[in-house]
Amino acid sequence: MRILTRDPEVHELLNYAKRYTKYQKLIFVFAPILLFVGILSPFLIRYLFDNIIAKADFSKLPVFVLLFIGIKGLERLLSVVVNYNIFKCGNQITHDEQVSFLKKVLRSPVESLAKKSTGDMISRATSDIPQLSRTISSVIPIIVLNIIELILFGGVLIYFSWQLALVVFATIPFYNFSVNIFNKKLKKFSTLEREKNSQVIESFREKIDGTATIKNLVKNEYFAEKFDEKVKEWLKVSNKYQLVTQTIEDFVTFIRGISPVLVLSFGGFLVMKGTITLGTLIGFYDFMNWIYEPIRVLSHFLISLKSATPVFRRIREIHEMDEEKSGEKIFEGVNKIEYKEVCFSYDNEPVLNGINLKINSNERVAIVGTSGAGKSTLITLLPRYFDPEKGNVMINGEDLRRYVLNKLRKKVIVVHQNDFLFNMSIRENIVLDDNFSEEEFREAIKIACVDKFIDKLENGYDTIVGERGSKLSDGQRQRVAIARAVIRNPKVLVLDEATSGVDSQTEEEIFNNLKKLNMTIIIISHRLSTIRKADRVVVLDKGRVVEEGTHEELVKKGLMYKKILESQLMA
Ligand SMILES: Nc1ncnc2c1ncn2[C@@H]1O[C@H](COP(=O)(O)OP(=O)(O)OP(=O)(O)O)[C@@H](O)[C@H]1O
Repeated sequence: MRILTRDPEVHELLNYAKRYTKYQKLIFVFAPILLFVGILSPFLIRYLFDNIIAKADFSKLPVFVLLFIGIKGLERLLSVVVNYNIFKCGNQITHDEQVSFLKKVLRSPVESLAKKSTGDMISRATSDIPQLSRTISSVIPIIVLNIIELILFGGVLIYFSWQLALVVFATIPFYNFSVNIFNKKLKKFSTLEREKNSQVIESFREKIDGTATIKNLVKNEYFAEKFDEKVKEWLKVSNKYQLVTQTIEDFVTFIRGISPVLVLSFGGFLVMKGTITLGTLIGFYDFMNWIYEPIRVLSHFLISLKSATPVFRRIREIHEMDEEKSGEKIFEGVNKIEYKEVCFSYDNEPVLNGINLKINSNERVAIVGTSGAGKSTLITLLPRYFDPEKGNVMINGEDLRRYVLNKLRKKVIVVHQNDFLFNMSIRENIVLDDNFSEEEFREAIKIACVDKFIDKLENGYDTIVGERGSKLSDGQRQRVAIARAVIRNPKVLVLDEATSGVDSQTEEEIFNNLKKLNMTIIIISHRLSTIRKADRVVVLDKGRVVEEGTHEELVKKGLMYKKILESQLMA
């Protein structure tokens, strides 16, 4: 490959492609046979002319015709086997890459994922991966086979006339040159095309997600125009990319076009000098087109490889993303949660500024504060969606980072206001393929009051909830999410506005049920009825704990808590 390109990224891509040669065994077996069978045709035709037609020996004709048909049939059959296997290998690579891509994404920290848009991720998984797989599935067989062809045909040309062969070989570097002079532009536009493509997908996804809001505000035209702008940007770059690739292809064709003139001119001179015969020149001229085929295929492939390197880079970026770090300590019970001088920022914007807070085992704590005070951020540190910048979040005196992450998350569960429901049945959404008995299931749905609305649904617990749970009301969705958490019997249950869509009577019932459970409960809520149920209220302001105590104590103090109640909760 080094004779074709010195591009380090292409070499990296080829090294990467090697891991998939395991899917290419059949290609490597049958492709050389196909090559050999393909070369037989001109020899057979020469035999037809020299030994059958010229000698008028037509008795051999029926056998010859049958043999020729047989060989052509075999050639096509082999072509089906080889091309089908290239295609199958491409699909297999797409499958392997897409699955490992998702696994990698699920192992990555929320922080890293937040920096990438959903559209960009979708574009990488559904567009970049198949494109790269197509290149990878055929790259090694095509390079190997065409280099063999090149050497084979080169040998035949030298056999005819080494002087004319030199003329043909002298044109070969121009192919590489033509690809290399456009190299920068090729990569630039290929990279840009991918970026713009993901922006189109992201923009489309956003409009589909926001359809209800767009319709509500009658902003169809406005958002269609915004999308139109994105598509136009992609179109502009994509056209330039096509122009560059087409220019390279035609430059290659141009060199191929002038080669016969060079060979015929120099060959004519050699014939006149008596160095070669006219027959040799005609034979050479006839055969030289054969050698241009592997050259054309290799140059074309070099263009595809160079275009694939930015795509490869985009996929490698995901493979190289950080993974969540886990400790080794086994998480057991919870006696005490402690935030010690905890500081946290989003993009250098401080949100938590030295939080000190202790929560005891089985305590029910309500966290209250003005909007943006940092309540949700505070609790996202508990299952380690984020880690603090300074200070420690500890359970039983151990920093959370020291615990086995998955074990910690199984025991510290956060239920959000809009927790995600999958497009499966209610039962599947709650159980999520874990091993729970029917009794445990019944218990969980009773605690979360899911049983209160289940009779209204046609298929009961087997009702499919639709995309993101769209077939349920807000309050119903929230109750399913609470049941999903409760069935896992966590040691710490955090409810972040998790009952905001539930009516107050049902909410009261849910909290009474939860109170009977042996777990620490942290509630973030704006509802006074909910907050009052807590053993202790913690008031947060500008990323600091400013007050702590029971509802009655804090009301009596008449400070921040009282103000919040007056301005917000009572409203
Ligand atoms: N992922 C994020 N990236 C950047 N900034 C964020 C992110 N999440 C929250 N913030 C910012 O951090 C601050 C605290 O947000 P947080 O959601 O913790 O507040 P909150 O007290 O729960 O608010 P609310 O009661 O409105 O839900 C806000 O200023 C918010 O804009």
